[in-house]
Amino acid sequence: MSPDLTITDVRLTPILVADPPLLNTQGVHQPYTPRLIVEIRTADGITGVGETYGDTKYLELARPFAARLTGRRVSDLNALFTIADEVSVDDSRTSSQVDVGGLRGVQTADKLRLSVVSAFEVACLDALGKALGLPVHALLGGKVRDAVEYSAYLFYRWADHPEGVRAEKDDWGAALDPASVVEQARRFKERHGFTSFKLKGGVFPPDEEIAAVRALAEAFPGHPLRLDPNGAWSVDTSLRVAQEIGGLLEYLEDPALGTPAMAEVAARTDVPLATNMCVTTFAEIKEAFARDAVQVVLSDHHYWGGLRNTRELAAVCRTFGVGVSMHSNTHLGISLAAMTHVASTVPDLHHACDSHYPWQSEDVLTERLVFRDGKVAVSDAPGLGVELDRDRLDFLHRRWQDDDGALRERDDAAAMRVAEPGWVTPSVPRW
Ligand SMILES: O=C([O-])C(=O)C[C@H](O)[C@@H](O)C(=O)[O-]
Ligand SMILES: [Mg+2]
Repeated sequence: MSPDLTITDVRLTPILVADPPLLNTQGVHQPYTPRLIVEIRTADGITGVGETYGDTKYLELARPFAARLTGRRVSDLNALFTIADEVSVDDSRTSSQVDVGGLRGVQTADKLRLSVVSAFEVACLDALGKALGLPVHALLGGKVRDAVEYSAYLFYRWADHPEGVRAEKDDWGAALDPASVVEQARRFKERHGFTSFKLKGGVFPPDEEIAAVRALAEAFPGHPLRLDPNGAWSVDTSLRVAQEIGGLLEYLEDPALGTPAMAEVAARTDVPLATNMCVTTFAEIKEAFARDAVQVVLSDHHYWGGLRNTRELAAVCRTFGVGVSMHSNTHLGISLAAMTHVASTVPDLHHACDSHYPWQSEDVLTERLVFRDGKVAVSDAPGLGVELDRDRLDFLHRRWQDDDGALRERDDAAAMRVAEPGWVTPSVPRW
């Protein structure tokens, strides 16, 4: 008998998960960050899971979206986009606001909708795979590799969140200079076997970050390195950095903000430029590719509206001879599993993908995913191959319920003001 794929129930659970004091150009990560866990149940009692951003602006779209799903089938993946178009986005959510959590340029209704769709698409694929006895990668056409390589995502960071702030502790210690960045990289390599390193920059004046990259190159000769200041530099500064350390870098990520500035930098350096800021939607591709502004697009299934759109992006990149890899910000194991499935199906993935996962001490899964030799094995179990730990989910949801609202919206600048009351989000270019 064929399975009944009808959606009978959708459950949305906003949670707050521990996040260390990682620094970026906007400020510092909050001690807890919001995520949304989506569960989709079919008439046969199969449940699929997905995960996305959990700030209110996403929740207020996810709720009406979820209400429209009951009665449809988990195989109706294309319909998710038409359903999303029916969900209205309040103007106050988009008017000239910059997306803080994702650092992906100006917020638009479409970007918000696609981030919500992504979690539902992944949950549908998980349920569909379970119903058919197939792994998600098989639903995407099949894996072309058995393991997906990730890079160590190095951050300047404090040892702890500011005194008096409720937070979970970790044992990483501070990393605020080249020697401690190298030490952090060493521990990433020891713990997870990573051999590519990405340093989140835009935190200190460029010369300090140049020194950190030089120290990494000396400590890990031949290992691919990247530096990502999230658009904090002017064109001239970007070119100076490219000239000084370009030879040490696999690519320079978003040195300057926006396609015109990236195109100017790209025209005057041979160092490949990667982005997760100026090409984050299909609409942004044409100008960036026509101007040869980027050589690698860092996809992110949360941005692009799911795993199938990520593959479509990869096809466009392939057509134009642009490389593709994967961006990440704070996420849990459901999303790592989803990233791994889709990455396993993209033939021309030539760079290790980014993942914040090693920074996340908490998860909603019964078993954490593990990196071996810097890689995550591609699961062949039906669906995503992960299992939700309901007690953990309830615990993290209670933390969200108990919050007075202060942490329910990710705001790195506000988190920084706790330590530095005068802090304002730096204007761009910062250097
Ligand atoms: O590659 C990137 O630009 C990011 O990962 C953006 C993230 O938001 C990251 O900077 C962070 O979480 O601080
Ligand atoms: Mg980036």
